[in-house]
Amino acid sequence: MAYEVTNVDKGVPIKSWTLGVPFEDQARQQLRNIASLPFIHKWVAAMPDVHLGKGATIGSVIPTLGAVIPAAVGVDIGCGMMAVKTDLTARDLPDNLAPMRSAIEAAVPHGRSATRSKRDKGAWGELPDTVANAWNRELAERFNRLTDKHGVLKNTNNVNHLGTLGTGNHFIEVCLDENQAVWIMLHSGSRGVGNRIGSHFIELAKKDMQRWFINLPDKDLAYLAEGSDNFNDYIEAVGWAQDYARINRQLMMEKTLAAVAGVLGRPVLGQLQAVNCHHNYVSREHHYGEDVLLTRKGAVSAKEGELGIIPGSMGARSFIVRGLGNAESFCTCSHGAGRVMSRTEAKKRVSVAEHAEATRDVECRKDAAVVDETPSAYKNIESVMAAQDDLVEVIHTLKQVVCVKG
Ligand SMILES: Nc1nc2c(ncn2[C@@H]2O[C@H](COP(=O)(O)O)[C@@H](O)[C@H]2O)c(=O)[nH]1
Ligand SMILES: [Mn+2]
Ligand SMILES: [Mn+2]
Repeated sequence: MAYEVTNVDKGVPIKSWTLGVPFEDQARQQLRNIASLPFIHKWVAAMPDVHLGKGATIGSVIPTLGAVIPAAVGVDIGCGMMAVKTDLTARDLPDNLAPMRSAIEAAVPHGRSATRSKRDKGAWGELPDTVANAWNRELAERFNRLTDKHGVLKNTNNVNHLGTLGTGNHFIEVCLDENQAVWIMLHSGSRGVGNRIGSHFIELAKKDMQRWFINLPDKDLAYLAEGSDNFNDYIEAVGWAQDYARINRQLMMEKTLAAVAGVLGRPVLGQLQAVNCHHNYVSREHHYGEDVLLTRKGAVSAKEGELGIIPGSMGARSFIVRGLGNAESFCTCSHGAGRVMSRTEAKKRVSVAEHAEATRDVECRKDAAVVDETPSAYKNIESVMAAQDDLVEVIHTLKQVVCVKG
């Protein structure tokens, strides 16, 4: 048995794939809070990258019946990863990768829009046909329906933000796999509009709890009950934001491939193998005899044969994995290494020189502003992978040579 079972006395059990990896007491308590809710189906699963989150634990899988917890899905709805294998190999890359990093940074708006208002215009209006068609036909109409009922969602930056990376932990990388093939991998979500949707429904859920005099172990576990208007609207909104996030990643991938092609002066084919997976989301799935709402908060679907992406850190290896369909994890794996240190702690404990040393073989930022993202702020990805070898098998191992941080 590759997992530990705890919380057998109260609520549902917690099954944790955390053998050999750090697992903080605060995260364990947060999981117990979730497990005490009356609408959890079977158990809560914790992945090896588990760590404290807001309301619900990052790296957790929460199957619910008749309710959904908006804060468990989080505010970066649909955050996830996309990776494509290109037709390039290491030999096609120049020795000096600085111009490639600059070209990607110029092609994909990143960082805070407030300080980069001129650049952070998004890619709206110049969408590739496939993406533009998906938006025109579906997303606009669905979004208008949402704003008709929830006016607060109207003035979001969704137009400007489509095709932009975001801040901090979001990144774009050029990587080499075990055969020296070049991959492009990126991490981003639903940007400002997803944040507005998430925050709005978290507040509505809290109001519902007050109205119904429901006491919770943590107010961020406020839920929406199936059948209510808010529940129906949330399901519609969260699905919309998940689709937006997926298209956002596709768009940035196309921009990045074009930027790399521009630097190399040759076309780059990025369709050899492609994976685009959410790691903060909710979906309707069937597990242990019930149709549940399955919330993966910092976790990736790993149904049998399904491909996923598990990134390490800006100085460590990342993995393209194939799901083994382990039912006890609700067919899930980790979404990364997971933080082992808060951002504040990382900034206190790690110097810029240490960060530069930890990323010496990567063309990336080495300044004080990215030290909170330094490799030692994350768990050891090799131990995290070992702890979930019954959930996924590794099909490609990637190591970045360029990393653009948000
Ligand atoms: N390959 C890289 N992996 C990274 C980088 N920064 C963070 N990470 C990993 O991604 C997950 C994403 O977690 P999230 O909760 O922020 O969505 C994180 O756990 C790390 O393992 C990077 O620059 N490159
Ligand atoms: Mn995100
Ligand atoms: Mn993420």
